[in-house]
Amino acid sequence: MTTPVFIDGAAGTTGLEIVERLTAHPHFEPVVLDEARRKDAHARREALNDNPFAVLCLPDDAAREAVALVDPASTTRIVDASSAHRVADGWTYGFPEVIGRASIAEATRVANPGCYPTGFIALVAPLVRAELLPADWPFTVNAVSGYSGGGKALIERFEANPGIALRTYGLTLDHKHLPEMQRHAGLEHSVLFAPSVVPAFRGMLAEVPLHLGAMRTDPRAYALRDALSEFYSDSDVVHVVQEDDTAELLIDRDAAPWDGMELRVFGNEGGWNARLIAVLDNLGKGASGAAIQNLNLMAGFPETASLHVR
Ligand SMILES: NC(=O)C1=CN([C@@H]2O[C@H](COP(=O)(O)OP(=O)(O)OC[C@H]3O[C@@H](n4cnc5c(N)ncnc54)[C@H](OP(=O)(O)O)[C@@H]3O)[C@@H](O)[C@H]2O)C=CC1
Ligand SMILES: CC(=O)N[C@@H](CCC(=O)OP(=O)(O)O)C(=O)O
Repeated sequence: MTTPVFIDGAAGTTGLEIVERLTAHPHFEPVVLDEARRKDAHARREALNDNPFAVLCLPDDAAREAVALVDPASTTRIVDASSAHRVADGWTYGFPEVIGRASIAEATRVANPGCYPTGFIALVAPLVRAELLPADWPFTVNAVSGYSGGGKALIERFEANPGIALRTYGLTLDHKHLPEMQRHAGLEHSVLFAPSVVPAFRGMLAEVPLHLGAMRTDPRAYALRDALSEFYSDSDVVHVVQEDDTAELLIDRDAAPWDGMELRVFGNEGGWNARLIAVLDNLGKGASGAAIQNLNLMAGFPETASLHVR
C-alpha cells in the first residue's frame, strides 16, 4: 500500500525530478495529470483535494492559485517548491536540519527553501544561533548555479546558446531570495547577494566570505568548522568536511542527481579570514531532494528514503 502524492507542475524541471524520486520510492506513488489536463483548474482542484499530499512545482503565481484551490476542510498536506510562501504566516520553512524535524513532521503547509538560500542558511544560521557570527553583520553571498536553476526557460536559453560561458545577474540587488535568507538565518540586515549561472546543467556553490578579524565576536575559521560539524552531526544529508586541504572546487557539466550537501570552511593561517562554501545540487537538496525529504518526515517514513545521498 503506497501513499499518493499529487505533483502540480509535474512537466517542469523540478516536477520531473520529484516524479522520478517518487516512482522509485518504497512508500509513496506520484499522481500526475495528463498533458491535456495538467493546467485545467477543475482537474487540479480535484487532485489537490483528493490526495493526502501535494507538491507544488509551479511559478509563484500558479502556486498561490493552487493553494486557493484547496478547500479549507481538505486534509491535503502541501509542500510548495516555489518562493511564494517561504516567509508567509502559516507556513513551515522546509529545512529540517535548521528548523527541526519535528516541526516538519507535524506541518500541513511546508515551503521548500530556495536553492541558493539552502546553501547560505545552512552555513550561517547555526553560527549566528551559536553567537559565533554577529546577527547584525553585513553578510555577502557569492553563488554559482547550473542553468537548470532557472527552469525550462533558462535551460532552453543555455542549450540554444552554447557560447555563454557565465551569466551574472541579480544586478538590481533585489533578488527574490533575500527575504528568506535574512529571516531564516536570523539576520538583522538583508544580504548582499551576487548570483551567477554557468553552462552546467545542475550543481551549485554558495559562498560566504568573511573578515573574521573585524567581528566583535572574534571567531576563527576552525571554530566555525567545529560548530557546523557539531550542528549537523545527526544528519545523513548535510555533511561538514573536516580538515579541508582541498585546493579547488569544481562543478561538473554532466553531474548525476545528488540530494546531499557538503559544507566546507577554508581559513587563512591564523584563521582570521574565512570562506564558507556550500556545495549542493540546485535540483537536489536545493529543490526536489528537499521536497522528498520533507514528505518523508511529514508521512513518518525514513528521512532519506529514495534520496540520492552518498
Ligand atoms: N529549478 C530549480 O533549480 C529550482 C526551482 N524551484 C522552484 O520550483 C518551481 C518550479 O520551477 P522549475 O521546475 O524550475 O520551473 P519550470 O519552468 O521548469 O516548470 C514549471 C512548470 O509549471 C507549469 N505551470 C505553469 N503554470 C501552471 C499552471 N497554472 N498550472 C499547472 N502547471 C503550470 C509549467 O508548464 P509549461 O511546461 O507549459 O511551461 C512548467 O511545466 C518554481 O517556483 C521555482 O522557483 C525551487 C528551487 C530550485
Ligand atoms: C539560476 C536561476 O535562475 N536560479 C533562480 C532560483 C532557483 C531557485 O532557487 O528557485 P526558487 O526561485 O524557487 O527559489 C533565480 O535566481 O531566480
